[in-house]
Formats: sequence, structure tokens, C-alpha cells
Amino acid sequence: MTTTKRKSLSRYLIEEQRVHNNMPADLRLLIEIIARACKHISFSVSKGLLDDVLGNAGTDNVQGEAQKKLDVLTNELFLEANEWGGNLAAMASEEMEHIYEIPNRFPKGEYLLVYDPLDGSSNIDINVTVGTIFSVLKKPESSHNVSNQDFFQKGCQQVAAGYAIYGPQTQLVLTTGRGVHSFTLDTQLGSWIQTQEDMQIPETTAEFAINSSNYRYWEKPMQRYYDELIAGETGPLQKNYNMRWVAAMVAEVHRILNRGGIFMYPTDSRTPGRAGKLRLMYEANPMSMIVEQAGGAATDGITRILDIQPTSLHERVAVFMGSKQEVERVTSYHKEAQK
Ligand SMILES: O=P(O)(O)OC[C@H]1O[C@](O)(COP(=O)(O)O)[C@@H](O)[C@@H]1O
Ligand SMILES: [Mg+2]
Ligand SMILES: [Mg+2]
Repeated sequence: MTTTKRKSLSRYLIEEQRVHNNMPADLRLLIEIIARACKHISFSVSKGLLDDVLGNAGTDNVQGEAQKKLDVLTNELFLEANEWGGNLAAMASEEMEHIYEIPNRFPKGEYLLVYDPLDGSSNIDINVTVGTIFSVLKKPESSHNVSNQDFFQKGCQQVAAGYAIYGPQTQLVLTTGRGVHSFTLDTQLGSWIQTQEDMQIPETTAEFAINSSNYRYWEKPMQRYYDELIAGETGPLQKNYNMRWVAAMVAEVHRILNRGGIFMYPTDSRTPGRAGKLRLMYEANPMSMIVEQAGGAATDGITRILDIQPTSLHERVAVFMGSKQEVERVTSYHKEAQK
């Protein structure tokens, strides 16, 4: 099929608003602006060495991680693109310690945007896939001056979630609560064109993704599950598994959406008191909404991620997400160990 016969993102969003009554106009406009920001990031990322945007920025983010030049640049691109759109009250990002309230000189709206502008940033200097992850929340009606507290909503309250993946093609994967749909950036037209409808994660899988160099730091139930995975058909799972690790959550989740699998970043003892590596509000929550909307599951080993009450902007969470059967199995091992 040629792209001219396919649906653009704009048309998809208008149909969601007008035909399916699934979103108000201001949310539709917000998603259009987010998509435009992702398009801009895609072009910046693709320039790489040509624009001297690779390498370290020489600064650390609030979590003490060295920022790449592109972490800083993509954060600014996302801020600038979204602050004048008129649909937001405030934003929060991996790269900013505090929330960013829309300044009074811009029109304001009723939504809150939380994002990871560049996911998998250790991949950027070696020209491997990276992405952008975003989550949209409604500002509580009772709130007049935006505060951190307004952002502390459970993932099940997200009104939209998505990611852009900057790989061989740039794709935007989106859910507004009626399935998961993907749009590929047609770089000649400059438009997002729908290329997948209602993506579904197979319930069973024979593929897993985990950074197994951390094995010795894991808790017992995680080690048990991993031992069973690698024992393959000689162990209790009685089948052989394949392993993949891109080191970008966006890329792992995208693979799982397309062909199934389980992605894990468990708690480990490298940093005592820290629950895993991934951040709840701008990594785990949006990805969990997408995974559940595609028929998969997502837990922290015990609890459904979308039911966790956030208590700080940058809090971490252990993540097990993807094909339902495997997520249920590893979750049951954690629950057994807890008893
Ligand atoms: O360095 P590791 O242990 O392989 O961790 C990789 C994980 O870290 C992350 O890159 C964190 O994301 P950021 O690049 O946004 O900090 C995840 O995308 C990925 O799953
Ligand atoms: Mg990330
Ligand atoms: Mg990041």
C-alpha cells in the first residue's frame, strides 16, 4: 500500500475525537505537538557527528547520571515545543530536578506531561537505537497552583502514553486507552503515517531481555527465574529461550510489542534502597499502559505497576513487562518468596 492511501496521525486523532468520542480536542492538539517534538528530536538525533551533538555534556542529572549533549538538547526541544501549545499546566522530565510550570506568558491548559526525552542514551554515541517516552496526566481539578503532588497519580490514571523510537525508521507508538497503534515518520512527506493498528503482544514467548551482568546482585526469585530460563528444555520450563538486550527500554518494548517477549530490570543490591534502575513516572508507567493495552502485563515483581502510588518525581521501580504468561510466572516467584 502506498503512504497516500494510509491514515495520517492527524486523521487518526480526529477520528478518535469525533467518531469514537475517545478524547477531547485539547488532548488531540497536545498529542499533535508531542509528535512534532519527536519529529524534531528524530532529525537532531540523525545528524549525530555532522552537528557535533554526540558525547557528554559535562553535567550530571538529578540522579547523578552523566548527561549526554543530546539528553540536554532533546529535553530543551521537548520543553520548547510544548510550552506554548496551550494545553499544559506543567511538565516533568528525567533531565530536570523539579517540575516546569508553564510560564504566565504562555496560554495554559489542563494536562501534565511527564517524559524521558532520550531513552537509552548510552547508545547514542555508537549509532544504536534510542527513543523518547511520554506520559500524559490530567491536572487534578482541585489544584490551582501546580505542585509535585499533582503529578503523583497512579499509572492507571494516565490519559495517554507513548514513545518514539529512532531506529532504522522513526516510529511513534501511541495509546489513548483504545489499543496501541504505530505511526511511521515518512521523512519525505514530513508526516506520521499509521503503519500498525491494534498491536497485540502474544501471551506466550520464548524470548527474554535482561542485563544478566547484574546476576550476582539480584534477589533470589529473580535468580531462580533466570536459572530456569537458561536451563531451557533441560529445566522446569521445558523449552529453549532466546535472549536480546539493546540497553534501551524503548527498543526492548518495541520488539516485545512486535513479536512478544519479557523485559526485566529487577531490584538489585548495587545501590541499597533503590528499587531497580528504571523510573516509575516517565519510563515504567507509560510503557506499562502501552503493554497492558496490547494485551500484555507489567508488575514490579509483586504489584501491577499501574496501581503503584508515586511518592516522588524520580522514583525507581523494578520492572517485569511483556507476554502475560512469563510476567505472571516471575511475579508468582516473587510472591512465593515474600510469604
Ligand atoms: O545500562 P544497563 O544496565 O544496560 O541499563 C539499560 C537501561 O537503562 C536505560 O537506558 C535508562 O534510560 P536512560 O537512557 O533514559 O537513562 C533503559 O532504557 C535501559 O533499559
Ligand atoms: Mg530512559
Ligand atoms: Mg533518558
